[in-house]
Amino acid sequence: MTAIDADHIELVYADGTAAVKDVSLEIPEGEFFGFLGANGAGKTTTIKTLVTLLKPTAGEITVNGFDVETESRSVRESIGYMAQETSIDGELTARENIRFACEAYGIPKAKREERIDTLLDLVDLADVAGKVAKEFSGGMKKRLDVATALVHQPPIVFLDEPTTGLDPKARNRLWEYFRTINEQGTTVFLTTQYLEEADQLCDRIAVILDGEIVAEGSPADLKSTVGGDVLEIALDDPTSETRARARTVIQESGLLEDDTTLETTEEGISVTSARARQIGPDLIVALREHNFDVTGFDTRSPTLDDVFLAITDDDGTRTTETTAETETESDPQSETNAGDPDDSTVEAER
Ligand SMILES: Nc1ncnc2c1ncn2[C@@H]1O[C@H](COP(=O)(O)OP(=O)(O)OP(=O)(O)O)[C@@H](O)[C@H]1O
Repeated sequence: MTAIDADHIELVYADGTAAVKDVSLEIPEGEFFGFLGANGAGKTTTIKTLVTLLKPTAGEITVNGFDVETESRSVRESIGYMAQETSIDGELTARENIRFACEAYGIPKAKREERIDTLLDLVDLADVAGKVAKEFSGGMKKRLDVATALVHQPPIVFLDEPTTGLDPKARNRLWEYFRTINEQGTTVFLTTQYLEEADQLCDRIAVILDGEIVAEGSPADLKSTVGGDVLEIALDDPTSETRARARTVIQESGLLEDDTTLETTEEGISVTSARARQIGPDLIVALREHNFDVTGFDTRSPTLDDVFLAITDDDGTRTTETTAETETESDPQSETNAGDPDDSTVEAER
């Protein structure tokens, strides 16, 4: 069965911002689905329409077979939703927070304590169950948040940027946990700004840019859009003339394969290729032999920016907008707070 079916949805905020434009999604039961996009791309707005918090301006949505508009209560009862903002109460202990969620979801009293213990174990907070949540680290709070979203054992879980702002260790623990619930059969809808996260977890990914889906496929499909790893070469005195000469040296090195793309960057040249890691050292040697002063080089995996660039290069129309979006990525929090749809969209709200 299809777990989430969104058909040509649109959402225009009261101030005229078209945050979601003609988005369609069909997510089968049991899938781990990633919704990837930069700050402001439209991820939160989309997720809020799916979980019945915002009414789409156009389009139809069913979740678990229920219509979000006419059967919103059934939708809400059959899903778990972890918002970007924490929903836990800092004054309550971990156990009390989960107990409160059990009460809210109407879990029968006889089952509550066992359910709470299972969840505390699953999110690895059993040892600190009696501590008040305000003393927890960011990662612990997020894990507690997930536990509270899952007390009613929903078949579908929506996670809105669950790991933004966490350190790698805390992030890895959450990933482990998401994998476990998905392996147990839960359909997961995850939004993220990080290609690596989507790559680690998701069966399938859709990339959203300015409210529209611009790419969809498995992580491998998306990476192949980029065409491999990226070797960034920095040159001393990277005038356009120096960079053009370096580019020629690289092109004539005999080391490049058909899949290679060369781009001129501010510091020098970037080389994208499935074999970037292997050919990197030889390219540097070739440049030095031609008297270029290479001041740095670094081979990295493709990022969300690279995927966007690869996508936008194809149709050539979005490059400027993409740059503007990705520049804001370093401060996710400020954008999140400023753009919370709950604050200002009376018309769009249910
Ligand atoms: N309440 C609102 N009123 C008007 N415009 C809004 C509102 N909330 C969000 N927007 C705008 O809608 C667009 C999509 O925002 P949205 O929060 O859905 O993006 P996002 O991909 O989830 O980004 P983030 O990572 O910051 O949460 C942005 O241009 C944003 O500024």
